[in-house]
Amino acid sequence: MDKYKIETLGDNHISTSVQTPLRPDAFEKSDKEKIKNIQSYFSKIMEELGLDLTDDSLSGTPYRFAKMYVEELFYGLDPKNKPKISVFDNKYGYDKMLVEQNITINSSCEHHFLPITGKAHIGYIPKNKVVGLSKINRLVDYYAHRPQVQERLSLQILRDLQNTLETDDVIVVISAEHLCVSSRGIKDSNSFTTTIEYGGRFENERIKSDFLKLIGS
Ligand SMILES: Nc1nc2c(ncn2[C@@H]2O[C@H](COP(=O)(O)OP(=O)(O)OP(=O)(O)O)[C@@H](O)[C@H]2O)c(=O)[nH]1
Ligand SMILES: [Zn+2]
Repeated sequence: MDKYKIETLGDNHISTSVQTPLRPDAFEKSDKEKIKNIQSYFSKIMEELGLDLTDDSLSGTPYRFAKMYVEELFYGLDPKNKPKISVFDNKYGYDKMLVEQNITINSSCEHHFLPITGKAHIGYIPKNKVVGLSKINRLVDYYAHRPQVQERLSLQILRDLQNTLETDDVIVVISAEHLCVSSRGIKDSNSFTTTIEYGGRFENERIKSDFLKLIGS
């Protein structure tokens, strides 16, 4: 099958190794039901920590926590929340690099469920299609709002854009701080992590280095 013709619904268009591991019944329950259950489980965690849930500052926390998980931090797990990415014909015949820089990354590490915060820089060289600029930011936001590892986040964005734009000529750089490294464990607050994933013409050293110069790397 032509890889560019695959439906871009959910993760179905990207190879299994790059997909977020989900249970087959991941979306059988409604968001409301998930919030109700997580609220109850999180109350138990708080109680186990010895917290008094009758305190008026703590009593609403299990609900706030559950709502935050389902609706705010992890809405990118559910394909129904995937933004519609509008693409247009490349009428102008623009065939040089387009770079979208400093895209905010707010994600969560899947090993510790702590924040990953940073920036993504994305470049592509259009063939027949161009994309609405803000849609690149929206796509990054969607894939970031899942429990993630940075390598997989980079690849999910790359593969999606390659399919949407019908070209391999895409590059994704992410630099991010992982709170699991900076605020617990080794507690190294100076280090950050950079990933770089690309395909097509970005394999060419000169083109890749033009991109890296543009983003100031
Ligand atoms: N490759 C990769 N590793 C990550 C990412 N986020 C967190 N990690 C690492 O995942 C690893 C989990 O290692 P474990 O040894 O199982 O967990 P841990 O005992 O909490 O490890 P420490 O953080 O070293 O205390 C840690 O080294 C984390 O730094 C990521 O995006 N990519
Ligand atoms: Zn972590």
